[in-house]
Amino acid sequence: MFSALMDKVLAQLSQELPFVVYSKPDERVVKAIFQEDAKIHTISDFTETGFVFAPFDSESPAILIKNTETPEATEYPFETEAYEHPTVPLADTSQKKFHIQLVEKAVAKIKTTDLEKVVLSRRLNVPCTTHVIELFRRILARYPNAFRYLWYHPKVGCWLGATPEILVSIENKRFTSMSLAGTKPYVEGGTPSWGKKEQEEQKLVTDYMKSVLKGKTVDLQVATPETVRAGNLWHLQTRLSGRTKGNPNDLIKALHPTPAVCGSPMLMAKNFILTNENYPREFYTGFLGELNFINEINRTSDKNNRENKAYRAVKASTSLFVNLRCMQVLEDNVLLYVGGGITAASDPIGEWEETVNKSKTMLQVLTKA
Ligand SMILES: C=C(O[C@H]1C=CC=C(C(=O)O)[C@@H]1O)C(=O)O
Repeated sequence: MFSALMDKVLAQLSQELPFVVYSKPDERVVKAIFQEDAKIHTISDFTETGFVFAPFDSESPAILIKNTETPEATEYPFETEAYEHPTVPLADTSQKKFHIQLVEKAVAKIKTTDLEKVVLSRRLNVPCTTHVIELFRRILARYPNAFRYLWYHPKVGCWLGATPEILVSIENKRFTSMSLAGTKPYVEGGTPSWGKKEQEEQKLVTDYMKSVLKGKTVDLQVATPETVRAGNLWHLQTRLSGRTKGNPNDLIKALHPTPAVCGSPMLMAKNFILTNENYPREFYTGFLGELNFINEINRTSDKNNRENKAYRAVKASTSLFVNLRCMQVLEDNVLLYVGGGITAASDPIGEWEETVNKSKTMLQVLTKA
């Protein structure tokens, strides 16, 4: 039962032991992994098994919550909750000047150097004393088509979020991935008309992903871009799929960070971010999810199996999401993270407004229904 699972989460929190609870897009199943000690397990090469929580900067360690057994799973009982769009806290304006100047600096750099795109972000500090379990319950009920999670490690912190972006999902050799870039506010009953800026930004991410996946995959299929909804936003999205040539870790290392969260050329954009954003991203725009899970499927034989014996199939699966629309929970406040892709065609005030709109996804979770 969901409430019994949440009691275990509460016990784990009070004993200061690591755990993760999560639900995949459009699923009503909540899974949980509880670690028995407070050790930090780090990833060395993504061949490990467990739930990975990786930072934006791949020079810093990714953390693993090891699952010795199959994760505990239960259905959650909530109906989808409607919600109000919150007003953005006034203190936000203090960041406006800095963010606009940061975007202007990036646009100037893009126009005069080889830099094509850079994703720039900011962090909002908002007072909050709502319990994390209630915040997680709201996330589950309000963003049913996102990947929703609550992650805790006593030595690292407490994060939760509802992300619309798949980094990569791999089952045996088959994979799917996603290029997500281009944002407009969601309007009930309407459809967005995408301008040149969003289309170019989207194409740049897709082209980059195609180029890094090419040598590592076979049968690479790239769908046509489509409009998808994520809470109070529309995004432009392209699905990529195919089969891996090597191990899943090759794809993970090749894909992160995509220009949806970093930029292009990657190292130049990353350098711009690390030297010009005025705060550390930590796990925002990193990635998280199930790494090399082994699912055993027991099947009874059908009439084609003459010996009429049951057989077992073993499926290895990895299911990773980009850590967007997330927050870090502190004692009496939360830190919300929001960003957007900057190109030569970016309007600095428009880019500021995009981060304001994106902040509503998590601000809404701080508001009662
Ligand atoms: C970096 C973020 O969004 C990325 C993902 C989708 C659309 C984006 C955009 O339109 O700029 C960003 O690339 C964020 O939400 O904090």
